Amino acid sequence: MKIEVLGCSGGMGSGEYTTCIRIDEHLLIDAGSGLGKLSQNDMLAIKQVFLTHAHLDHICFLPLLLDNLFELLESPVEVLALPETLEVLREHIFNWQVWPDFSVLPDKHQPVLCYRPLSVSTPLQTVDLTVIPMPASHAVPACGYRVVSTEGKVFCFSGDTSYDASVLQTFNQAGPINMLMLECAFPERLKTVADQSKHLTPQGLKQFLLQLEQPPENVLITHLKPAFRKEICDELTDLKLPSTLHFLSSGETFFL
Ligand SMILES: Nc1ncnc2c1ncn2[C@@H]1O[C@@H]2COP(=O)(O)O[C@H]2[C@H]1O
Repeated sequence: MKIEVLGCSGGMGSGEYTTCIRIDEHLLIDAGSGLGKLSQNDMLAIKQVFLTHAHLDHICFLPLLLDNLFELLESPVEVLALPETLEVLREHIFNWQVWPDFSVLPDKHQPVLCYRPLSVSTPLQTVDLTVIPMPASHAVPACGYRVVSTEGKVFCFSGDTSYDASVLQTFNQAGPINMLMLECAFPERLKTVADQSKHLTPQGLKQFLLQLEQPPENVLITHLKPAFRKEICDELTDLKLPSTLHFLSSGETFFL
């Protein structure tokens, strides 16, 4: 399984792109501004876009992707997410006012966009991967994803989440993880805003990791807010956690 981090930032700025992870050639998790780095041919190969939630930094390039592919595709791009997330897209994005309703274009019988609702913990089989939505605890309905390759390698992405015992319980029930991508958006001194916006601080991340029954050797830290990147990295390093932490940058690729 090839995991390409097109974007992983919690904000914007030079070299900063918001969440978009490409897995192999056909699948995306989230459609943040990192998606804009793909070539037209790469975009044409995308078959499924799994969304963690409807916040702008995770969906902002989906409308533009569909416009790029409009009239070129033989089969629709599937957009897979929790029903609440799909409802936000229908009502607030693809509503003819913010953007055309690509679920009926260019033709309602052969549209460029096809919505597919997901349920937490219910696996979805793609051609060569199993994708299982994992619970998340965020300011809006949200999920993370567990992606399993045909060889049984497991990539877990927390999505945007705060610490939550039931989220942790599901992670523990799901079994071992080869690669975990976990968010940490704010430093400790901004815990109030982290709690309000339901993100992890270093202490929350520590709590999460230490309670994982089978913590992975390597943890990739994502969704750092650009203004606080150094502060968060320093705080996490000082915690001396048992897993090796890697502070993700947009553009990195991993193989499992
Ligand atoms: N009370 C709040 N609730 C939610 N988001 C907030 C709040 N205050 C500030 N924010 C910011 O709004 C951002 C929306 O996207 P994020 O969840 O990445 O991070 C959030 C915070 O940086």
